[in-house]
Amino acid sequence: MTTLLRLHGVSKSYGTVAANKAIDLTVGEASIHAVLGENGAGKSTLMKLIYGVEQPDAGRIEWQGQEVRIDSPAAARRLGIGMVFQHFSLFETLNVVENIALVVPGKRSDLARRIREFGARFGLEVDPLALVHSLSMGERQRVEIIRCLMLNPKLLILDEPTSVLPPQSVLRLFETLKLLRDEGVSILFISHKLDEIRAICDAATVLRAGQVVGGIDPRTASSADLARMMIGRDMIAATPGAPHDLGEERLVIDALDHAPDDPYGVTLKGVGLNLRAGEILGIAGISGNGQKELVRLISGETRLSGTARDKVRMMGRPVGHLGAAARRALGFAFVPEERLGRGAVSDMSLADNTLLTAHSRGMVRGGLINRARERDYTRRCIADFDVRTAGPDVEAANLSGGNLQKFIMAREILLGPKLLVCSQPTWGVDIGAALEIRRRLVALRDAGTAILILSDELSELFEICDRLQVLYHGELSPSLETARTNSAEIGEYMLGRASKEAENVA
Ligand SMILES: Nc1ncnc2c1ncn2[C@@H]1O[C@H](COP(=O)(O)OP(=O)(O)OP(=O)(O)O)[C@@H](O)[C@H]1O
Repeated sequence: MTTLLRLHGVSKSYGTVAANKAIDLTVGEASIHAVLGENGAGKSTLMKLIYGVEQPDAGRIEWQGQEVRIDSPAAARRLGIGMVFQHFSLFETLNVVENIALVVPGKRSDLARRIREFGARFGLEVDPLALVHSLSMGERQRVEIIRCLMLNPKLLILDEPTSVLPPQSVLRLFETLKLLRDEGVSILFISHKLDEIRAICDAATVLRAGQVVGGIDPRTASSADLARMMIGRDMIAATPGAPHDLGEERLVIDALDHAPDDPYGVTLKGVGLNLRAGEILGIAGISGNGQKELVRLISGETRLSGTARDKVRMMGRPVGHLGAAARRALGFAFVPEERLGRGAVSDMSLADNTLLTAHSRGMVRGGLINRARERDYTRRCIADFDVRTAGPDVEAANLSGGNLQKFIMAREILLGPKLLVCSQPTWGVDIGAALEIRRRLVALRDAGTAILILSDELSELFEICDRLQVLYHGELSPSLETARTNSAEIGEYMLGRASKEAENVA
């Protein structure tokens, strides 16, 4: 194997946190190399050092046998290193081709044509003229990947590339990655999904608490081997939920038609659902089929006027016209898909982020913030959900992706809401923490909360939901009991075939 990239004793600290400690890593040419580890193990930091976003405090980097200093992403790109980030780096107010033109030279019309070609060739279809803010997370990721590929990289770094992709696109992406490898491109692949690593990677390096704990051949290792190496002990199995009684209606959407203001948005057609206390309803579907529009109507970000206000009811009251705060006052809690920006404010401390949604827990009296309560609640979130961070004063942006997600889930779950709506509850979370989050959701349901989950991961929905509905082209399928359906049937709805068959029969 010819070596493409070699790291010797690379270290990086943030203040007192040693994110990477004396890392040695060798990536061969034409290899798909996994880097795995728990949330906060130091994977993203390591990738930022290789891509020149951050500089190492110590150690050396060799690229094709030469020692190099990669002092900026531009320098990395000149060497032939491309990276797709976990938190996307696109400008929301620009369209796809304008974003790509920022790093890829060429005339707009040529770029637009090449974007379409790449999309068709690699299963990464996206409209070059669409504004980024109107795109789903999955579509944004496609743009990021296309942008990297258009620079013909020798090494492509993908930080959790599959977490926002529907199952079909994951398979296509894997085909793309294998094709790239066969053409001589190496890939550094971060994922928490051990099956994926076993399916496409030919080498793996495991990090624990900032250090390399070893290499393992993912083609021959089992998922349990990988997990054991990652967390240093065996995984505990999930406990199935107990049978439970249903209570009152907590969220009702009644044959709602809604055309969003955004010209690239998805129009919702006759959407109906009914969620009661003590059950978990899952919304399956490929991203970009109206999930964003549906969630905004539920969260209060989009409001309805006139008689349409009665079409969304929470805790028995029409809420279509109410804003987010008024809905929260009724016992509604919400975990959005976008962690930074919507779920948390990146340059605010965790304690202040707690205040954003948990202020009603005695944290504000007579207009004054009770800092002791705010910190208490924040500490409880950190301890209860094993958020790996120094404490309540740390800025949200300084948490690793998975740890920020755990924090936001903790903040909302500890509110003890009557109704909880979560988008992608375990996105970016390591397998141990994902299991714990699912267990907490089931326990919350058993305690009487009504829970709505939108997830791209069918296996997750099957594991914890009592019922499923599928969103396709802005329409919601009938409710299907999880115990009486299967992934093939849900897959047919996801591709819009099931409803067509039903129409044909009718
Ligand atoms: N800019 C920063 N300032 C302070 N601490 C940071 C910063 N970036 C990362 N850290 C800390 O460094 C450690 C490693 O974080 P990193 O993001 O590399 O982990 P990760 O393995 O990628 O985790 P995840 O799987 O959750 O994405 C964590 O303890 C994190 O809190």
